Amino acid sequence: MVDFRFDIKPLFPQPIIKVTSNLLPHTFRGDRRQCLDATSKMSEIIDQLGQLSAISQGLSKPVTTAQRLRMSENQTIYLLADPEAGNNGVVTGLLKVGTKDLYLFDEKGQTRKMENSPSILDFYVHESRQRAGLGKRLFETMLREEQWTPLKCSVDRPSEKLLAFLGKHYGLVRTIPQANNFVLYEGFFNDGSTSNGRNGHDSPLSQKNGLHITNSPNTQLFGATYLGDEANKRSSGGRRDSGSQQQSSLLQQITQISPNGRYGAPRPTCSMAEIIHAGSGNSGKGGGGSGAESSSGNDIAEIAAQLQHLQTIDHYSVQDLQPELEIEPEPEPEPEPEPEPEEVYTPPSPPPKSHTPTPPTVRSPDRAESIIGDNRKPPAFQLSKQHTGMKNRSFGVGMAVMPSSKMEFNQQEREDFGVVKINRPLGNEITSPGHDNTDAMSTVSSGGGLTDQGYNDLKFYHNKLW
Ligand SMILES: CC(=O)SCCNC(=O)CCNC(=O)[C@H](O)C(C)(C)COP(=O)(O)OP(=O)(O)OC[C@H]1O[C@@H](n2cnc3c(N)ncnc32)[C@H](O)[C@@H]1OP(=O)(O)O
Repeated sequence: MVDFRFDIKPLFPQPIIKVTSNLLPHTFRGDRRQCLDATSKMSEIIDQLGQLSAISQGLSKPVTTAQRLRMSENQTIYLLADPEAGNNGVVTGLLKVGTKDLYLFDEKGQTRKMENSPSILDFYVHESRQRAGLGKRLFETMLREEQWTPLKCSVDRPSEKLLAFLGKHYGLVRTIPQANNFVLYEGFFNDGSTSNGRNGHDSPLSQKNGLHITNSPNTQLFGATYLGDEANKRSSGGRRDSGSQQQSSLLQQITQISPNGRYGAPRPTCSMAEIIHAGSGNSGKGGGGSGAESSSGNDIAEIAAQLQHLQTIDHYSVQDLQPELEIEPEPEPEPEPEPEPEEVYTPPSPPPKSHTPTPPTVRSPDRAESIIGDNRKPPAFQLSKQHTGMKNRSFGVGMAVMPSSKMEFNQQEREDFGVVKINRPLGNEITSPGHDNTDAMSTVSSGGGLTDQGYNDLKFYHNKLW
């Protein structure tokens, strides 16, 4: 049981309270001073429960923190307490939910964009109180308050315990295979287009945004791939039978790789990850087997961060293709004192002459955020064709994908040009610095491009890379 140095009773006039980004219990009434005091206490409670939840799930860092909740627009935490226990009362459970914009596969393998889709993000009941019905009590309160039904909830990387919980209490057993970390159940897409709680809205992407299921390695790893109009025309030109065969075999493949459960199945080796990790001695195993959760999570976060970096590099190399921007090599700079490594963003080095790709140094997701956060400003220098000796070459991505050969793309518009996108579907512009890439594939507004479990969902839109 989780007790605190302060009396929790004023914060819990009832056993279950609801907290949103103001970090105050929904029942709270008080003046400014009381408000500050309550906020600070609630932060402590949320952080501690979030920490215990992470430990209980074997996660390397908490999914739930007060800071994350404060930054979110559409997340709610339900807290369960026993105010009469001990001297100050004890908090026994936490359930964090939120809405997300998700790209999901339906039962037929069609990609659908689900907007404001209800999601279960974190769930914890203290070990001493588990299997006593408290989880169900908390969950039921949440369903009632949010006006959700369990079938219409996606679950972010559920643990075995949560899968058992949902099976037992709500009969949820048969999942629809997904290529991301979310688990949903058969029936999720039933009842038309606005079936997901209050705000849910889905749209079949095959007709809307040029997103299609393909059988490319991209799809198997990261979901649907943008094919462009030409490909759309081609694919709509018949051959239904082979198309559906292809889809069913794709579904089988997705089933094999879908990480069902918080400790997920091992993933197939990703060539990008392999290359990125080549230099660090990590063979790029997707990981994800039991017990490897945290490290695989870190790997993915790290890959994502490095890809963000590559994207930055790539962006500049596009500018680089414009002849008027070609510049003379900079003169040898004066020697300067060593900059603080954590503070200064070092522009990417030109690709090495040897064909061994050197991944950019991004040490942590935080580091990646800082790179994203600066809105991809150009580095202090740019490389021109003269430097690279290559035409239309996106060296960041090119070096990673095909280090030994010259790479050319048909550039139609800059947005598409060899850009590795993370969590941002084609055409979704960054509307604000905080918004960035977080709303497209599988994330809510919690900043930084990571899912609530601290994982990045990667999506590669430039199909020609593979
Ligand atoms: C998206 C996410 O948050 S994933 C992470 C989910 N959280 C965790 O795994 C943290 C550790 N587990 C817990 O905190 C709790 O077990 C919860 C939140 C999953 C469920 O809370 P509880 O209070 O135990 O649930 P409640 O008592 O209402 O229901 C019990 C049922 O949950 C499932 N369950 C609970 N504990 C376990 C367990 N140790 N092993 C297997 N199933 C379990 C079972 O179906 C169980 O029914 P049973 O006892 O008849 O087998």
